[in-house]
Amino acid sequence: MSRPVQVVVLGAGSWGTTVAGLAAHNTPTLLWSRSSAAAEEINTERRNSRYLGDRELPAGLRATDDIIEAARAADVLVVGVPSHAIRSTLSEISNEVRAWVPVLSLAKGLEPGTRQRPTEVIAECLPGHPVGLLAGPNIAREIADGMAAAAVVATQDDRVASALQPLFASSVFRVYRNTDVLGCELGGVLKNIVAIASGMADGLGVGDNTRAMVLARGLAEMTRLGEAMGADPRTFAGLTGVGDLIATCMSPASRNRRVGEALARGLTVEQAVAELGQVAEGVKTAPTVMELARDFDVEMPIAAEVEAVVAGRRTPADAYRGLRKVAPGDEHDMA
Ligand SMILES: NC(=O)c1ccc[n+]([C@@H]2O[C@H](COP(=O)([O-])OP(=O)(O)OC[C@H]3O[C@@H](n4cnc5c(N)ncnc54)[C@H](O)[C@@H]3O)[C@@H](O)[C@H]2O)c1
Ligand SMILES: O=P(O)(O)OC[C@H](O)CO
Repeated sequence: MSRPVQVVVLGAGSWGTTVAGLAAHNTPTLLWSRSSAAAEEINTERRNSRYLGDRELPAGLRATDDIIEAARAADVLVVGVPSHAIRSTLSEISNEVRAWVPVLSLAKGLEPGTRQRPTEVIAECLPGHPVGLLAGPNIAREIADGMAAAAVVATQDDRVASALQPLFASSVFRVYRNTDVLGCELGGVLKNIVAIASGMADGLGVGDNTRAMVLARGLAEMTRLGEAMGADPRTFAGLTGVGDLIATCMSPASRNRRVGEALARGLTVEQAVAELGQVAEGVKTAPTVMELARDFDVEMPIAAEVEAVVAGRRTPADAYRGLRKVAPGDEHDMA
């Protein structure tokens, strides 16, 4: 009889812990935390109080602070650290992960400097492994509370995604497949920047029509850049595109939206991030996205205003005044 698949999740933040909890209902799961206190708390009290409060974690979930032990155990490796930490984390274990072990990214940002997507960084650090991602409208705390949601496993080889789907799925967590890795990954990355704009809008007290404009035109920007980079535009109409955009722009729990709101209250970006105490990928990713927009010659007026606010060159109120000056053209082609 074959033994069950061992899932290993690297990164015991809000989402890494939640995904490890999903997997632990289906198969043995080990969660790596860089904090030995957090690993101890998960093993003894079944909680990760810093990130998930009092929520009880499944009994089958085990945690470790030993990344080498975790890497060696993996039949499936899930990378749940923020984008800027993927390379340094994987460099510690590049010789420890067995050949052919599939690697799934949870991250929704771009690596500063290289502009690489998380799956590209993973492919460089762990060459030869099948690489994909899990993404969608997935606010960690709602999923940890058992509220229904859906996500997408994206891998170039559909057979790999088919094998991974059941490891994370439950009666309230639907897992779809998609072979458009680029489109799914860019959806998760780009929606964070629109969510900062949406949070700024809320903080400035704009109406629902303005919010809808930001979402709809933000989606147009995401799709335009994605298509220019080679993604399937249909992907942006799905869970990892408009689905994740709606969840992140509307949810009071979204960290990117909350950063936007804090900026509209007059906080600096450093103060807004410190107040959050968790990662908001859109802050670091906004300048990189604008570099890509320039390289691919794509107009992204909303992302441009967010980047200017995050860099401290513009106030949120000025950014919204700036957006009002954008000359509207053909809805399908233009800003
Ligand atoms: N929280 C969500 O709802 C959610 C949902 C989907 C995707 N994501 C994405 O998942 C990724 C992780 O987000 P999160 O919400 O778990 O973040 P978090 O801020 O809750 O936790 C981050 C985790 O990464 C660890 N970490 C931070 N810097 C590190 C470093 N330099 N080296 C090693 N470990 C480091 C922290 O200790 C912590 O365990 C992000 O890219 C985020 O966009 C989050
Ligand atoms: O809290 P945020 O803004 O990082 O968003 C979390 C997830 O990406 C929502 O799908």
